[in-house]
Amino acid sequence: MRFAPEPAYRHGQPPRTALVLINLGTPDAPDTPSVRRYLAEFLSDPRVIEIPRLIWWPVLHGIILRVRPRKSAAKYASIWMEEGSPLAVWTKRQADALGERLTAQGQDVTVTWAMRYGKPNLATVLDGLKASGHSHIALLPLYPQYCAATTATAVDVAAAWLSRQRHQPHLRWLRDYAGDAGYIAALAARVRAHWATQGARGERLVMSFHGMPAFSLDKGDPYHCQCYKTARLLEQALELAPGTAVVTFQSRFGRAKWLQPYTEPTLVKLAGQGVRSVDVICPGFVADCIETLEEINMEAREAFLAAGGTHFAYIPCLNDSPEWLDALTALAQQQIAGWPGSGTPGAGPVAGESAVQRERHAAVAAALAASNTAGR
Ligand SMILES: C=CC1=C(C)c2cc3[nH]c(cc4nc(cc5[nH]c(cc1n2)c(C)c5CCC(=O)O)C(CCC(=O)O)=C4C)c(C)c3C=C
Ligand SMILES: [Fe+2]
Ligand SMILES: [Fe+2]
Repeated sequence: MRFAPEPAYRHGQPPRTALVLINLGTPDAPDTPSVRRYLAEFLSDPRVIEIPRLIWWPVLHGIILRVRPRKSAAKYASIWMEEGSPLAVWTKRQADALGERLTAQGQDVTVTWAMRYGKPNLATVLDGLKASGHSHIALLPLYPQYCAATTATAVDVAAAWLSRQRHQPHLRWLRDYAGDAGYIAALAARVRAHWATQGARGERLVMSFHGMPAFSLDKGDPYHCQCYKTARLLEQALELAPGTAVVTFQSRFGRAKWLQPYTEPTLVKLAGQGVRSVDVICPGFVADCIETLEEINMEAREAFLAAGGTHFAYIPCLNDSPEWLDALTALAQQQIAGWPGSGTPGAGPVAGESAVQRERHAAVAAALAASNTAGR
C-alpha cells in the first residue's frame, strides 16, 4: 500500500511539536565494512555525484568501494571517540542540549536528531515522531550554507516521506543560516577564545569550507556565495586587518575541478611565502568530523609544517560551545514560532482545535474502533 493507514484515534489527540537536527551521516564503526556501507549509500546519491549512472556505477562499485573504505576506515579510527564517530557524538549532544534549553524555557517540544546517510535514518525518525503523536515537525539541517549536495538532499528525504503519508504533519525546515547573527557571533567567540588561550594570533586566519565541484557554482548552487558571505561577516565581526583572512575549500573528491582555492595547497603556498603561523577554522561544519579532525588538523597541519610553517593552530568546530547553543536555540525557536508548545502567540496545547471538536473526534474514533472490532 502506497499510503500508510492512519489510526482514527489520532484525530482526537492534542497537537505536538518536534524538532529534528539533521547531519550528513557517518559510519557505525571505524572498520572497512562499515565505511563501505556508508560510502555506498552516500556516493550513490545523485545529488552528490552528478554523473550518469551508467558511467558512475562501474567506477563506484569497481574501484572506489574496493579501495577507499580501507583507507578511510584507518582515518576514522584515528579520530574515533569513546561514544562513537565525532559527527554523531556532537550532533546528539547538540540535540540533547537544545532539548534541555527549550525545556528550561518552559517549551514543550521534542528534540531529536537524524542523519541523511546511515543511522539514525531520517525517514525512520519521522515515522517515530508521527507514531508518537507529533503533528508539527521542524527540520534543522545543520549545514549553515545551503548546498544541493547536503541541504537539498536531506529535504528530499523528508519530501519523499511526506509523499507516503495520508495524514501529513505540518512541516517546516531551515534552509540555511550562513549570515545568521547568532551563528557568526558564536564563530567569532570561538576564534577570540582561541586567541586568548594561545596568547597570540596567527599571521593568517584560514577559513576552510568543504569543497564542491566547480560546475555547481556555474549551475546556480548558492553554496559558494554563502561560504563567502559567512567569511565576510566573520572577518567583520573579528575586525581583522586587511589581508589576514584567507578563504579556502577542502575535501576535494575525484579529479574534476572543484571550488578554489584549495585548502592544503594554499597552506603550502603561504608557508612558501614566509607565513610562519596560521589559525585554521572550518565555519561550514558545526560539528567536528573526519573532514576537520583528520583532513585539517592532521593532514593539512603536516603539509603546512613540512613546507616551512612553524605554528599551525586548529580552532575546533562550534560543537557544544554555549554561544552556538544559544544561536541554535534561537534558530529552533524561529522555526517553531506559533506552533504548539512553543510558547509563542498562536500556539497552545489545542491550537486549531477546540475542546468540543476534540471530544467529537474522540467519540467518532471510539465508534470507529468499536465497529472495526465488531466486523472482524
Ligand atoms: C559541509 C558541507 C558538505 C558538502 C558541501 C559536502 C559535499 C561533498 N562531500 C563529498 C564526499 C565526501 N564527504 C565526506 C565526508 C563529509 N562531508 C561532509 C560535509 C559536506 N560534504 C561532512 C560533515 C563529512 C564528514 C562525515 C564523517 O563521518 O565525519 C566523505 C567521507 C570521508 C572520506 O571517505 O573521505 C566523502 C567521500 C562529495 C563528493 C561532495 C559533493 C559533491
Ligand atoms: Fe563531504
Ligand atoms: Fe576528506
